[in-house]
Amino acid sequence: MLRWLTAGESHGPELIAVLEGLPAGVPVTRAAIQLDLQRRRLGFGRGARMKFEQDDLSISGGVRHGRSLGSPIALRVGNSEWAKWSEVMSPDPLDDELSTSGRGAPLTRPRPGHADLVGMQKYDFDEARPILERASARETAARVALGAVVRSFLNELGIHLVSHTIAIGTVRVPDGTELPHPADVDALDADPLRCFDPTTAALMYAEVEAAHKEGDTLGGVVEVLAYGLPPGLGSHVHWDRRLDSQLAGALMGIQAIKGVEVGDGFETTRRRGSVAHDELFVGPDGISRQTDRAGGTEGGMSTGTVLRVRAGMKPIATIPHALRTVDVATGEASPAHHQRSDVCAVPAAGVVAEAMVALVIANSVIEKFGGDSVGETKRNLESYLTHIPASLTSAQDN
Ligand SMILES: Cc1cc2nc3c(=O)[nH]c(=O)nc-3n(C[C@H](O)[C@H](O)[C@H](O)COP(=O)(O)O)c2cc1C
Ligand SMILES: C=C(O[C@@H]1CC(C(=O)O)=C[C@@H](OP(=O)(O)O)[C@H]1O)C(=O)O
Repeated sequence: MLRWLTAGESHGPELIAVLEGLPAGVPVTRAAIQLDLQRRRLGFGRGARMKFEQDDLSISGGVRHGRSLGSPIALRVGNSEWAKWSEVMSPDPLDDELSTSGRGAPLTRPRPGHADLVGMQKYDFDEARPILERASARETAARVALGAVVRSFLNELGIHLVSHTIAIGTVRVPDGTELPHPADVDALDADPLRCFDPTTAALMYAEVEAAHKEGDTLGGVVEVLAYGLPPGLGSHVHWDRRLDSQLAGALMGIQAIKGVEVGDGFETTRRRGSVAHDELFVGPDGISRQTDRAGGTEGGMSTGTVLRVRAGMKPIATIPHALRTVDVATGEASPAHHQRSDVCAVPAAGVVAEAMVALVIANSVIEKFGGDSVGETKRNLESYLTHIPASLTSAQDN
């Protein structure tokens, strides 16, 4: 089993991520992790903070000479802006005399749609700072760092992931548009909206610019594709072992994600059964499907076709055209606090979603194939594939 945790606040000194259970021998380099961290920072519509802040990555354990040791991997993503926040976010008790500027002005006007109000109620704080610091999606940098590590493990096994933006607000990539392959990652990353369809991308740019001008924000939908999965990851035997349930939980665990679809998802609910499923045919390479409506899972198990999952992100809650709220210090109606924010973080959410899907798949691979070294995992996977009876062998369409 893979276990992983993250710690750290948005304006704290650093984020910490620990990954336990990764086999030995996986290539792990700072350069590869840094590349994914950089991909997460990009994106048309992100706020000023993304431009000046840097992710200062170091590997504190579990890796030697560019390979995992099989011991827990510890990563540190330092925050280059820490010096500016060291008093506001100091872990040490503060001098009672310290001025408001040192502590930071209390944030008493909770933002509707963010964690502020309910977090203050639950954790007994009279202002939002102690809540928003951890609710902030800054934390996703730690998950993306972990995702880069497990993605390297999956690549060793021939499993490759790619993500793209399929909707921003009401602008959507038309159904039936060609899907990207892992080889298209560079082209996707070169587009700050990470959209694979240039015609739709142009409309998306206009949409983000319009929202920005009007002091508003946008959400959207991202899709993650995983190529090269063997059949049989996950299981039908218990709800929490289903691959699709784990994927949904992991994607819903990203800040602001409010919906997940596997394959054609909700569209499938509008179809009749006769055109909702993927029929089976026999060909020279074995049993194959000519459609992929299910998105690569049946019965909570990977089918061996391309895994296709979507995550829907709500619009950013910190809105320049501030929403109405209540100042909890005075009880008066008031506009919600706003200093700066992203207009749209959907492209970044795609990179985070890739990391979450990679973590779920890597966990399922380790559960099914085990292995203390990546070579052993690979041998176990190959043995499993060669022992599937010929009459049940399915043709890989990836
Ligand atoms: C990559 C990314 C960037 C985000 N940037 C912002 C932001 O700038 N301002 C904001 O209010 N929310 C932002 N969010 C969303 C909030 O973190 C999220 O709405 C908040 O934590 C409350 O959680 P919930 O939306 O799941 O209820 C971002 C989310 C992601 C994934
Ligand atoms: C820092 C990151 O995202 C932040 C996520 C976030 C939020 O509320 O989720 C709010 C913004 O921070 P601030 O309120 O300080 O401007 C984003 O910049 C990041 O992704 O690295």
